[in-house]
Amino acid sequence: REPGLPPGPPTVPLLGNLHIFPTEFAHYKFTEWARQYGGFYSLKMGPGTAIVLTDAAAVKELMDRRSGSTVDRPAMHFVLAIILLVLLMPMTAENWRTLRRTAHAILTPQASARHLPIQQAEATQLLHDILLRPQSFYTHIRRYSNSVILSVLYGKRAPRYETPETTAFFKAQHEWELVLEPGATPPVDLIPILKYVPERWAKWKRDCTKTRKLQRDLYFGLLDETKERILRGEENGSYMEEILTRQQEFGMDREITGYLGGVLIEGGSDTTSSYLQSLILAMIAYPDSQKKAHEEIDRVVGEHRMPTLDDLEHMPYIRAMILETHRFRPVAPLMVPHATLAPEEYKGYVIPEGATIFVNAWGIFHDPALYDDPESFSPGRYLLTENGTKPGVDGSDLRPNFAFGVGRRICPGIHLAQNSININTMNLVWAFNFTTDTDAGGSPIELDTFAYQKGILTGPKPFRAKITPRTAEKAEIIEREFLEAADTFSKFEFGLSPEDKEFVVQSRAH
Ligand code: HEM
Repeated sequence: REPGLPPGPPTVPLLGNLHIFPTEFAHYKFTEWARQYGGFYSLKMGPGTAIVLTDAAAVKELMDRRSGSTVDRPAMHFVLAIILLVLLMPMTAENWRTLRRTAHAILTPQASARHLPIQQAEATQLLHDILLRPQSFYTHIRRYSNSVILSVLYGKRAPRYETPETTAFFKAQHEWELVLEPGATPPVDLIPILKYVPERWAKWKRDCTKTRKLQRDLYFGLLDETKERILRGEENGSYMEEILTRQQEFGMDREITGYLGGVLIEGGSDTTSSYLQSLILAMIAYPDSQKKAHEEIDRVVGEHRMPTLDDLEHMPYIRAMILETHRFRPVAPLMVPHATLAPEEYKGYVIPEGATIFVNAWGIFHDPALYDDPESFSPGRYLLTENGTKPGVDGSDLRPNFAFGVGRRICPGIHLAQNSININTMNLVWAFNFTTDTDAGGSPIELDTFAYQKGILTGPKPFRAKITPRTAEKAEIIEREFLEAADTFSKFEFGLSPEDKEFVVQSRAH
């Protein structure tokens, strides 16, 4: 460890801390080290340096205030050269600014509000799907979030989990995760000559090419379909229509337009669904919280209608539950790694240019110095203070949207995501009772609230739950609202497969 760097775990020659660098669930180890070395420590990754921030004040100063210099992403050769994705794209890639500018221009709160009708209709289908096949709630949620993002971006929905575009997306995403898995690709950034190994001798290159093809077929296929619809005069207000018609103004060529769509599907699909799965997991594991949420929604919304977004301002407990779900099980526990464009000084230490910065959201959200009993799901903490911190502790370096990232890299889909989260949290609480399922012998199946997927974005592993409608009248309202949403759906039902068409007809037949 060079002099001037913040402290950290002892290093060994050449490797630094690489030999102890966690290969999965890194946020747990990073948090353990934070309790030992403080909220601002360093790791040596061979010759490179990583800084781990587990201190809200340091995050505010370095990531928000000095965002101009901490906005970059770490170099990942194969990601850049073989699979181009903005989520991991360094600032130095010129295209990033164009993508970011366009994403912001089309994802404003006002623009996101225009997509509420389809979000609401899809949320009604989610309730309907759960009503009919409660045991498949996990995949219903995945279908929901994928269909919303496809509708919003390309104006084409996915009525079923098996809809070809949804299947293709999850397949591409699975391959992508395999490619990103530590050890799946050699350290090309440390040993650059590896990038010249011909593809026929390098399985990792063939895997990358395969993934890239799956992604491109999907993203460019959807883009071309949107173009054709515009030509036929069948627009329905999707984001890609707007980009295609303002392509020159945004400075977007075909390549970058295709990738913007891809990146937004990637960013928007499994994040919203992971949040909703964590919410259900937490409500089952903490029935008292579920009961309080039920009581509140019964008081405000009652029995005879479904909730609307306007109801949320009258439901402080449900708002608190939403914040607590982000805190309890953040979708991105280490956010997405940043990197520095210039050296920075902080608290007398140096952060070198090109250092990777991990914002340890998990460690901050689970810090016992900030939160009472941080391992418990306890929405009530957000009724006591704005950021849920213990009364008497200064939590002003945090902010309610902290789970969505920092500085100039803050999640561009935040408004779209918050609308989805708000609508669905209210709907699910209003409609259903969530309890542990029972096994064949009738004994309750224990839930493990730590059984999460590996990866930089994480969500619960599939789990079993018993989900029942709270009253017969609510079940009837869901049926009715689902049928009434048919007009909204039909505007997004272009070029459906025969199976999807059949499903649509059948599901609206009664
Ligand atoms: C529960 C919902 C979501 C959460 C918690 C979430 C969280 C995050 C976080 C933590 C980051 C990294 C920020 C950083 O590096 O500082 C991020 C980036 C990103 N998110 Fe989201 N997100 C959500 C939903 C969405 C949606 C719906 C979309 C698309 C419409 C989206 C698109 C993106 C994109 C494109 C980036 C990369 C931005 C960049 O690198 O400049 N996200 N998100």
